[in-house]
Amino acid sequence: MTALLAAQGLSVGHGKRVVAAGLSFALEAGQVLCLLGPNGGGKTTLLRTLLGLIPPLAGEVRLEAAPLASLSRREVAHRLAYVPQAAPGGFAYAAREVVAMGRAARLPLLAAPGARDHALAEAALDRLGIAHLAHRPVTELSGGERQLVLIARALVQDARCLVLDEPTASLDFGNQALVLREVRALAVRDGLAVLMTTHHPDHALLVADAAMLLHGGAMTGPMPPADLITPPRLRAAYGVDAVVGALATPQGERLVCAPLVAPP
Ligand SMILES: Nc1ncnc2c1ncn2[C@@H]1O[C@H](COP(=O)(O)OP(=O)(O)OP(=O)(O)O)[C@@H](O)[C@H]1O
Repeated sequence: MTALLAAQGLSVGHGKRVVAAGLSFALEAGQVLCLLGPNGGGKTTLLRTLLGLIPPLAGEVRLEAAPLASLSRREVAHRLAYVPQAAPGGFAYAAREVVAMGRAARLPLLAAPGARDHALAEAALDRLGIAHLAHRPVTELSGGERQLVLIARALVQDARCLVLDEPTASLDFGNQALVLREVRALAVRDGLAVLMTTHHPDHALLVADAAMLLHGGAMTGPMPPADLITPPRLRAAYGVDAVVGALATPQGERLVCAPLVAPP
């Protein structure tokens, strides 16, 4: 199967400064790939390189087999949709307007979204279970609701690959579970290729088919999350002792990861 998003021998960085080198992975339709790593490890730098916002310092990114460097911004947007973190603030547009803006790459230059685009926006809101928010200003939504609106905006872009930057950041426990369930569904039900960054090894264990760890200028993986997320690797990357163990759940046994905090 052709990878929808792939990197080969990629070096990423800023100016001449290499942040990480020798990065390779391939992401196929229907898969969730999680990118883990400590603060400053280079996750955002890698994402920005994959989106074509900063040039690779070496190696190559391919989108649906085409070299990223050969694609226009519009061609990139047809293949890959980006979901940023749902920061508060911004303009008080209605959720359906924000989602319809995701159609921009599919419209003629400078054209405003039309009736069909708004219908697609409402279908995407419905698909994510937030149709009731369509007319609410996004500035009045909770963090979790805003994150789902941004995912809906990416969906109407109609790209086969979705890249999410810490989609559970600043969400409460319930909203984290809600967003993770949708991320998994987008891969399994809709066949999208999903790359997401996260600070939670547990989230990779929960939803990812494969995970990779960016730390110290190099990447470990991709490999099955259960193979990647081990106490020695977590200690090396995050400087913390942790346990990883199986927990019986109503859906069967699953691995969970918990940090150990030394008693004071
Ligand atoms: N615009 C920039 N110019 C120069 N250096 C940068 C720039 N942005 C980030 N860096 C540096 O690149 C390195 C990697 O940063 P990056 O933001 O990619 O890490 P990250 O893994 O996303 O971190 P976090 O988890 O804190 O978001 C850091 O040393 C950072 O200081």
